[in-house]
Amino acid sequence: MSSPIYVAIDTPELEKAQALAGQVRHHVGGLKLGLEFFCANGHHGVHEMMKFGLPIFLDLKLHDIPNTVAKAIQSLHVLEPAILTVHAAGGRAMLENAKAAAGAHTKVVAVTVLTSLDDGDLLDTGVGGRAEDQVARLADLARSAGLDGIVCSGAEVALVRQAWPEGFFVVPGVRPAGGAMGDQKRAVTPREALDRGASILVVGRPISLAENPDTAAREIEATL
Ligand SMILES: O=C(O)c1cc(=O)[nH]c(=O)n1[C@@H]1O[C@H](COP(=O)(O)O)[C@@H](O)[C@H]1O
Repeated sequence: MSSPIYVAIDTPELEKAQALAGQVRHHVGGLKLGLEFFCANGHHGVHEMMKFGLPIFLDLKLHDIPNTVAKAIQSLHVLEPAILTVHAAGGRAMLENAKAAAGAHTKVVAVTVLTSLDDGDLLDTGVGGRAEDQVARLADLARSAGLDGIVCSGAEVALVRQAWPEGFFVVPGVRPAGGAMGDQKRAVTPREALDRGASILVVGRPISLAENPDTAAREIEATL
């Protein structure tokens, strides 16, 4: 079985991205390319990363009016990403259009509450209550709009998995025990996230900033 770890390749430099993917390719299940990478390297960069033969998770977190998001997703068809992200806060029509616009082989998943936010940050955006309540609300919306799953933290994944057993749950912001949190605020360990129902884990800096990324990926894999 392939590893549930998708390594976040967060760099604008194609050569660095290729070097990291080359180092960890045997200990991860896929490559996650985000805004940093895509803004700098576009379709060409994605095509280059596809050469590693691993599934590509294109994390563009699209959030705009339904027509714009649908057209953007149609423009990504040729890349056939395995997974694509949109923001659940874009609303039902945007989510429905996103799913309808995606290719048959692309899972469209909705980001609920970013793992870098806590209850206080949410309140600053006008959302009262606990992060887990907002995640549950947006997970319901994503499911009823026909999406494949959501992105949430390991703190909420058990709750939402219970309500959506067949959903695809992406959990980023995981940290090995004692690992540096950086800007993440709702982190759990990779093992906890899987035990609680994550389908895949997104791991960035604990691998990419390690002295030896391959060893770091291998060590995380060994805890799963
Ligand atoms: O959609 C994501 O992947 C995502 C959603 C979220 O709520 N939090 C989050 O950290 N991410 C991404 O997951 C990765 C986490 O990176 P590290 O914190 O370095 O492990 C980054 O590429 C983020 O863009």
